[in-house]
Amino acid sequence: MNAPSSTAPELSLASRRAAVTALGRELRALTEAALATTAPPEALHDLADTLRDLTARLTEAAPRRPLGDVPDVDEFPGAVRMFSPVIGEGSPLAPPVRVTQGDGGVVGLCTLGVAHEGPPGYAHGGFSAMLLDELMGHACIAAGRPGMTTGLTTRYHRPVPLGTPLRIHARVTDTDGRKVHVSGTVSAAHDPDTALVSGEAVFVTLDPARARALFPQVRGD
Ligand SMILES: CCCCC/C=C\C/C=C\C/C=C\C/C=C\CCCC(=O)SCCNC(=O)CCNC(=O)[C@H](O)C(C)(C)COP(=O)(O)OP(=O)(O)OC[C@H]1O[C@@H](n2cnc3c(N)ncnc32)[C@H](O)[C@@H]1OP(=O)(O)O
Repeated sequence: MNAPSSTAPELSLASRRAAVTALGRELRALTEAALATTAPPEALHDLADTLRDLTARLTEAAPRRPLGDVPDVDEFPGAVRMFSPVIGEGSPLAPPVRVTQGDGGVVGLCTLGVAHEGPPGYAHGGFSAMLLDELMGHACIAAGRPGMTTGLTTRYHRPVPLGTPLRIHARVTDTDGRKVHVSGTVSAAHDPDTALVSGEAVFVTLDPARARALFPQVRGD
């Protein structure tokens, strides 16, 4: 990575990320409140009208980013994805998971809410798979082998509780040419040795021509 020529671009990136994070935090709070409220229908209609006005304000303030453009607050390929539905501080869908390197791979910490519910009080199984997929992708990045998921199997041993701090662990177990084998678990943070969900995946690194074809907006320098 090139060193910044002055501190100004760094400050501006930090302040743009802080703004994205602030908006994401409020969107998540609104989502949780809206999904859990017991307010009567007229209050929900009022809120819907207010939100429609806010959406119009935002879309009139600036053009939208075209689909596929990498946000200027992101690192791609890299570990900062501000609008990821799993780790994105700016996403109303994301818990968001905080990822660090450790335990021979990567470790993610998060708490799921009502937006991630499957069976009452427990996580949707698809969301647990998404947590594993994301953390496994980060394990590949941390191992210097970023790639795309070509297969993911999950085993659901116990339901994953909402409102409980969770720990997701993923590590690369083997590499074979362009294939990267990864395993991972989702556990309660207070009992990391008991896997609630476990998974195995194969990621495949991209050859340069395929990477250019799939991500034409990304300069590969
Ligand atoms: C400008 C540079 C950018 C580079 C960035 C690269 C990756 C970065 C991507 C994301 C990183 C960002 C964040 C990471 C965090 C989270 C991760 C989320 C991950 C996802 O959410 S990602 C979305 C879901 N994912 C897909 O959307 C993939 C659809 N897929 C394809 O687009 C193709 O599949 C592709 C391009 C991957 C490979 O295509 P290809 O043509 O280049 O490769 P090919 O088919 O030749 O296979 C090569 C070798 O992999 C073996 N192989 C293939 N498939 C297999 C399978 N299923 N099981 C076991 N082995 C398999 C073959 O058997 C052969 O092995 P062998 O060489 O030994 O014969």
